[in-house]
Amino acid sequence: MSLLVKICGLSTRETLDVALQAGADMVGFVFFPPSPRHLSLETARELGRQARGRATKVALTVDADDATLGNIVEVLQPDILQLHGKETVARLRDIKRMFGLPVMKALPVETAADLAPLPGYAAVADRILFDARAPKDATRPGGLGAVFDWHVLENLDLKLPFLVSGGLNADNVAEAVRVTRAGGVDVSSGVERTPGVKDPEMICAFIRAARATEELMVR
Ligand SMILES: O=C(O)c1ccccc1N[C@@H]1O[C@H](COP(=O)(O)O)[C@@H](O)[C@H]1O
Repeated sequence: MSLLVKICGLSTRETLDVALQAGADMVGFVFFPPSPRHLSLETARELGRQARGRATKVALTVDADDATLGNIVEVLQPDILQLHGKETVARLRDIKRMFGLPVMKALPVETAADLAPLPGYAAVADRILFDARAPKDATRPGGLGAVFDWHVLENLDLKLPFLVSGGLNADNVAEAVRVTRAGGVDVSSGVERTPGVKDPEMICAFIRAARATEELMVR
């Protein structure tokens, strides 16, 4: 079975090209000013054109208002919106209706209790992304390189496609997929030299390692 591989937080033409050439299925662009990966609308327009038709373009936002989302949609022309804040189920429904795009809701996970809101989100979202819950004093809700206990997802029975993220890298992605049986993986920090600076070798190594797990995925 094939595994969806998403490389997130791309911000330069060069590293976007590496991800596309190496076969990333999804490329993520971050629109959240406190993040070291935050993109200006001008850069987003340029990278959006470069990725068009080559991979699924993902716009990552955190509790963005309608106007901000509208600007992002206009310049990037994303294929899917990744909602990584505290957006409610009703807000997801509104965003889908307003922009006519699929949405991927990120859910912060630390313990099994964090899965309680899942049924509500699963009724509206097109995909779910399970990410490590950020510490209370963190400046952003993701992209911190933090891992969660994948065993929380071990017996998950979710009809919706889901991805796993949080501290993934070329060395641990196989184990994350084995434990969670996720249909996709998402990485940002694990393919960076320093926060916000993607490393071409690490991107290629991650995609290779993720692809190598596909043989293990018998569902
Ligand atoms: O990447 C960011 O800066 C970011 C900012 C705000 C919300 C989410 C963000 N990144 C996403 O977080 C997960 C995990 O990232 P990491 O691999 O642990 O660094 C991933 O989905 C990123 O897309």
